[in-house]
Amino acid sequence: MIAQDIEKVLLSEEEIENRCVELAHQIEADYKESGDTPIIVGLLKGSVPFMAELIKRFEFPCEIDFMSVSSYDGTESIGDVRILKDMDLSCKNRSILVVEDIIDTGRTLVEVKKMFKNKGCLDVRCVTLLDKPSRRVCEIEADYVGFEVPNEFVVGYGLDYNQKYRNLPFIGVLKPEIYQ
Ligand SMILES: O=P(O)(O)OC[C@H]1O[C@H](OP(=O)(O)OP(=O)(O)O)[C@H](O)[C@@H]1O
Ligand SMILES: Nc1nc2[nH]cnc2c(=O)[nH]1
Repeated sequence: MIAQDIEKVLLSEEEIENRCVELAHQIEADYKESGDTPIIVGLLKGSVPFMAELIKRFEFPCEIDFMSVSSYDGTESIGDVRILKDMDLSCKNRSILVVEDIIDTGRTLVEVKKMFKNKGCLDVRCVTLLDKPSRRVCEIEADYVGFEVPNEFVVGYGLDYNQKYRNLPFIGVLKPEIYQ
C-alpha cells in the first residue's frame, strides 16, 4: 500500500543487501586487523534496518548500542543537533562505529563525532547506507559508504517522511503530491 506513494525506486532490496554483504566484509577485515572490540552505535531511528542487515554478518566481537539525535523537521535541516537518547554503554577508551542511514549536510555526524571524542573514545568511525555529498555544509565523510544518492529526498529502508515509509524494503522517491 505505502509502495503506491513511490514515484521511483532508486535502490532495490537486493541491491541494498548485496552492498551490505560487501560493507560487512570490509568492516570486519578492518576491525580484525586492529584487534578492537568496537561498540556499534546505531543512530535512531533511521539506521535500524541497515544496522540489522550489517551486524548479522559480523563475525568479530562487538557490542551494540543506540543513540537518538535529531536535527530534522519535515524535509528541512534545522541545523540544531539535539541528543534525545544517549547510549547505555560507557564509550570511554572504546572504539566506536557509528551507523547512519544517510549523511546529508554532515551536521549530525560532525556533532556526534565531536561528542564521542570529548567522551574519550579511542577511535570513531562511521558507516552510512547513503551519502548525499551535493548537500554537504560540513567537511566530513563517512569511512564506509553504501551508495551515493542524488539531491532528492529519499525514503525507505529506515528513512522516513514525517515518520512514515521507514518500513519500505527499498529506497525510493515519493510522488510529488504526497508532500502537499
Ligand atoms: O547529515 P545531516 O544533514 O545532519 O542529516 C543526516 C541525519 O538526518 C537524519 O536523521 P533524523 O534527525 O531525520 O532522524 P531519524 O533517523 O529518526 O529519521 C538521518 O538519520 C541522519 O542522522
Ligand atoms: N528521509 C530522509 N531523511 C533525510 N535526512 C537527510 N536527508 C534525507 C533524505 O533524503 N531522506
